[in-house]
Order: sequence, then C-alpha cells, then structure tokens
Amino acid sequence: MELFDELVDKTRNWLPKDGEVNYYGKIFSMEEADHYFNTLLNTIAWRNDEAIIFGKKIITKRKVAWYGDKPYEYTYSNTTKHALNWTAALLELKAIIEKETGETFNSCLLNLYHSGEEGMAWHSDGETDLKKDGAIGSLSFGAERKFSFKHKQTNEKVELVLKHGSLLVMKDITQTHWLHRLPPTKRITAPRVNLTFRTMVE
Ligand SMILES: O=C(O)CCC(=O)C(=O)O
Ligand SMILES: [Fe+2]
Repeated sequence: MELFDELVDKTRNWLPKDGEVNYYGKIFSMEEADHYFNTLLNTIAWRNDEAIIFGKKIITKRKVAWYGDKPYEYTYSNTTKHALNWTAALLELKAIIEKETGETFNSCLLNLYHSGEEGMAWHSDGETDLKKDGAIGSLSFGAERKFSFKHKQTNEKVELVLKHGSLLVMKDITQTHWLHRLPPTKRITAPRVNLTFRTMVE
C-alpha cells in the first residue's frame, strides 16, 4: 500500500473549478515525520483557543499556536493573537515546503487535535491580514484525517485524506470560493498536528 504514496501527482488540481488545491502526499520518510511530530508536540507553546461565537466566549479543546517573522496580530473569531518567534523545527519545515512549492511564507498557524473527536468547522482562510489569494501550505503529522472542501455557491464537495508527513497546498482563489473543514470522527483516537504556513501582509 505504501508504494502508492510514490504515485501522488502533485500537479493535479483537486478542485473542479474556482481555485487550486494540490496534494503532494508524504514528503517525509516515516522516521522524519515521527521526529517532527514529537518535536512539535514537545516544543510548541500550545494553548487552548478562545473564540467568541454568537457573543459567547468558548474555549476549544483543540490547541493552537501562532508563529511568524514578526509579532503579527492575527484576528479571527473575535480573538487576537501575537505571533511568537519561530522555533528551530518550524524554520526547517518552512524552508522545506518553500523549496517544495516555490512559494514563500512568513507565518504559521498550528493546530493540535488530541483525537478524532476534535476537528475544525467549515471556514475559509480569507482574513483581511492574510495576503489575498496567497498560497497556504498545510503540513500534517500524526493521525490520518479526512479533509473536505465545499463550494460556497454550488455546495460541490471534494474530500481527501491527509497522511502523516504530508503536504497540501491551497492557492489562488480557493479561499474566495471554497470552505474547508476537518470533520470530527469517533473512529480516530490518536492525536494529529497540523501546520498551515501563510503570508501576512505587512
Ligand atoms: O487541520 C487542518 O488540516 C486544517 C486547519 C485549518 O483549516 C486552519 O488552521 O485554518
Ligand atoms: Fe483553514
């Protein structure tokens, strides 16, 4: 089965229209992926996320962290965070995916899902401080999880599975026309770490 990882076509656009999503499959060996997964679990300043939903403050079970070139302010769901300075592992990962994709990034939002019961609801990453139509590079470590896209007008759906040590890139007008989510599932009990490398406007 592992053989098929070699056959991933990273130029394939997974979206039928209105944007581009490329899945590179596993870009790390199992040993490298395990190493980064453990390093991130142990060295990132994980915090429970706060959000104001319908005027009510909620604290998510999922943990998050926000890193960047500068202490960028990042506001979403009515909460503001300041980016921390890159760790050594994050700088390595940023360099690797910049080389792999030909894109550049200046910040990274990290999510730690303790089990399949934690996910992320439908949204798009179109916050105004993000470079418009900039590429987002998404690295996944740990439990394999399904990832879904839904077209904002037509409700067309696209689903893929994000493997341990894999890279997904969302670019061009994807965030304008498509929502994405990480659906929760009771079948998965292991944790997963996701990193989305982004570009904030100065
Ligand atoms: O966990 C994921 O794969 C996606 C996370 C995400 O969509 C986000 O942080 O904006
Ligand atoms: Fe997102």
